[in-house]
Amino acid sequence: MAIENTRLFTPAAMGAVDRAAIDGSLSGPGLMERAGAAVAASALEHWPGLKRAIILCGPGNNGGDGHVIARHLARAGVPVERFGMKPREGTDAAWAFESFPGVIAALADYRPEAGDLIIDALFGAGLDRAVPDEIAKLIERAANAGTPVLAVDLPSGLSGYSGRPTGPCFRADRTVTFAALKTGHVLLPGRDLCGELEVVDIGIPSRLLANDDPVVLNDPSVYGTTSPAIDASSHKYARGHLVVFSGPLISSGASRMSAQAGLRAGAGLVTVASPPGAVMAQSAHLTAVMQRSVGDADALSDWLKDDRLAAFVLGPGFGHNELVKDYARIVLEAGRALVLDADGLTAFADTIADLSSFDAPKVLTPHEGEFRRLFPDLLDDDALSKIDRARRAASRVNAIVVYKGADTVIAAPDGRAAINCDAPSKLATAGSGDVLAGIVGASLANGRPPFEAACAAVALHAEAARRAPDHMTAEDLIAAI
Ligand SMILES: NC(=O)C1=CN([C@@H]2O[C@H](COP(=O)(O)OP(=O)(O)OC[C@H]3O[C@@H](n4cnc5c(N)ncnc54)[C@H](O)[C@@H]3O)[C@@H](O)[C@H]2O)[C@@H](O)CC1
Ligand SMILES: Nc1ncnc2c1ncn2[C@@H]1O[C@H](COP(=O)(O)OP(=O)(O)O)[C@@H](O)[C@H]1O
Ligand SMILES: [K+]
Repeated sequence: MAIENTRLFTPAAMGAVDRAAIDGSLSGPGLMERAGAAVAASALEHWPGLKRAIILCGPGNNGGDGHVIARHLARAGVPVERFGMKPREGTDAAWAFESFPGVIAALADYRPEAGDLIIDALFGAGLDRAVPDEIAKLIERAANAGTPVLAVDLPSGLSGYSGRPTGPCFRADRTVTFAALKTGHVLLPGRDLCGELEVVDIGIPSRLLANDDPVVLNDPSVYGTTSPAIDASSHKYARGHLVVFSGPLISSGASRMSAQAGLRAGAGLVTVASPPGAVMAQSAHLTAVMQRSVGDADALSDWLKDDRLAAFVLGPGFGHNELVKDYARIVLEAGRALVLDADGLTAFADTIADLSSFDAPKVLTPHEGEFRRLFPDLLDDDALSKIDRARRAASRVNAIVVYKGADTVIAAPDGRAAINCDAPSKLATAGSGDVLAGIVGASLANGRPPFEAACAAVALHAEAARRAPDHMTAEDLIAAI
């Protein structure tokens, strides 16, 4: 998706923008006219052989767009049929209908035919509950017939806020939305249900799109570059010393992957801190990555007198171990940056908020299962989107939260949030999370602020995965960084 404005809007925020535009110099029908014209143009461009445009019109402004689309397509010579309902009197949608009056058949009467294109203008930003039964049945008939769907603003049935369906929902081949993306377009499963996304300019001035809810797509406007700048005066310590804690012998491979990923991602030097029982095994595997035997809290405290140790990764393969809490506390008390992942998160299940008192940079990288263990109440709250879950978690722990998945959300305690949408699904392989933890660690060791560090790391992880072979393992992913 090529989108210039990387800010994301909730439907409520977009509604406020629409109202501000209309209170200013723009008229509601003017916006609707441009929205409808753009959707009609998209239908003609992407379905040049369409035999019949089936325009499903709802009662609100989304339906209003549908009436404008009907007029434009009919004028272009496309057979058009409208199903749905008439708009309420006196609304912008009523203006749209009056601009092209005609028959609106009942939704129950629509029978899919070959060559149909469904243009779904039933509900957009105003959807607030499950669609009624007659629409649910129509969605099913269209899906069974394989009729292509072009959605206006959002596929009907999809929450533009959470990206979750409120019940039965159209699966669109293409969605044309207006002015900016809504959060529901990029969060899963919304992103899949929208198909190809197209954002069109309907004349809303960009100054009105200055959203005070700071949610953006994860891109260089957030983090700058994915690789740290290196100049002639750089030396390895200037690029930062990263430490990754190893677990016991049996699970020591995970820390190695984090460490190797950290070195590739641009930490100046990386040391694996191993319990004595794992030192031999690690030595057999490590080359550029260094090693140190660290068996207890005293050994760690002693080592931390070296103020060049910049960032720590704790958790991958670490095991369910009481040392996690001690190590985390000691690192944070010493003011060093900490990435908590995997077993490092699980150890804190009920006590994660205790970390909020430390000011040192902290990045938590939970996947869905770990998020549930740490923040079950946030996951059970159906009213919250993944973005708001991540933001609340970040504010509770006073940490950056990287809530992983194909729609990874990076959130900061101050409310900033970024969504990464371009990670390929081949990342669903054992160890790819360990690799991410190492990249985040490197990014922190480089001295970036923690939110930017996490955003850069998530982007680099995705970029490496796109470059790696199709059937990659986590080792291939490291090689592709
Ligand atoms: N000026 C504007 O505000 C613009 C709005 N536009 C269009 O307007 C849409 C938003 O319009 P509206 O706010 O009127 O909202 P919608 O047209 O999405 O739906 C609103 C109506 O549907 C009802 N409704 C919601 N969920 C329902 C359900 N599950 N079952 C039955 N009824 C349900 C609501 O009570 C309300 O009456 C956007 O998605 C976009 O397509 C565009 O025309 C561009 C400009
Ligand atoms: N289907 C997918 N599409 C894109 N990214 C994915 C997908 N599945 C997993 N990922 C990413 O891969 C990484 C997996 O991390 P994690 O679940 O901790 O795996 P592991 O524990 O095996 O290392 C995360 O960064 C996650 O965002
Ligand atoms: K729609």
